[in-house]
Amino acid sequence: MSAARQEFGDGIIWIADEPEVTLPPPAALPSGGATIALNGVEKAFGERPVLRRLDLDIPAGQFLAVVGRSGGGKTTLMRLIAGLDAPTAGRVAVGGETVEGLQRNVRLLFQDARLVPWQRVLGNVGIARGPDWRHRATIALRDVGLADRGREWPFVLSGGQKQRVALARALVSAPSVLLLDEPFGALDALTRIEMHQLTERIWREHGFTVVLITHDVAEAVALADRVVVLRQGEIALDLDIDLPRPRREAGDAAASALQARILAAV
Ligand SMILES: Nc1ncnc2c1ncn2[C@@H]1O[C@H](COP(=O)(O)OP(=O)(O)OP(=O)(O)O)[C@@H](O)[C@H]1O
Repeated sequence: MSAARQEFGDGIIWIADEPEVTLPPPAALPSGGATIALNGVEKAFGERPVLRRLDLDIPAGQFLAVVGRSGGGKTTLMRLIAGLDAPTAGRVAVGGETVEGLQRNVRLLFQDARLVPWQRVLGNVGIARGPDWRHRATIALRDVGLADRGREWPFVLSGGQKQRVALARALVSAPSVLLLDEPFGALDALTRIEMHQLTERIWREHGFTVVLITHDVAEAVALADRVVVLRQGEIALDLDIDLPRPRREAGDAAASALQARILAAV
């Protein structure tokens, strides 16, 4: 095994090379979704209530978008579903099980990809290791269209490619719930549309439940089966998006009408 010289900031570190491996043709990773249920969920930070008696049932495999003004409680809601935080009152359940602490079958994506700079792309995707990690990471990279980039370092990738790697890292563990906290917010318009198409395809293939937080009402209507508007910790609108897929991102009259209804509730 050789070593690669890498410079990070003022420092230089030596990193063991990933060995080359020949893999059998990869099969698809397992798929499936879990229900998410919130019953009478409240969350307060000190005296300040952030979520107020929230009831929300999300069927397995649904693509739900949560829209709302800044400070409305969207990220707080996401953290409760992920088990990163506990509700002040009420119950959060994933797949019928009360959420207590981090959930193995729930994965999160953020606005920044949060890749580890001292691991190559494949190593980042398989960061949790576990049996067969290299094979699974290769399948996941292929799924996001980066089959030939596994041996590169994260710093050579574009913002959109980094988000693809983060998505692949989530797919490796075959999650039943994917939580997306503004993952496309920092991307340029064209890359954002590419990521929309990729996310939609992967969701259809894998069948997990998605909760997408976004400020972008057009994005919510383009991707989601259902849009919930969260305003001051309460559900101000719960709207099914019955538009056929694949959807056009602009110039669709029915989509524009739905966007206007959502904007009026935000
Ligand atoms: N750990 C915390 N301690 C104290 N207050 C918090 C904490 N986390 C969130 N808050 C407060 O809860 C409210 C809701 O925050 P949250 O991040 O859920 O909103 P958001 O809708 O996701 O906003 P944005 O769109 O800006 O990310 C805000 O007033 C915020 O200041």
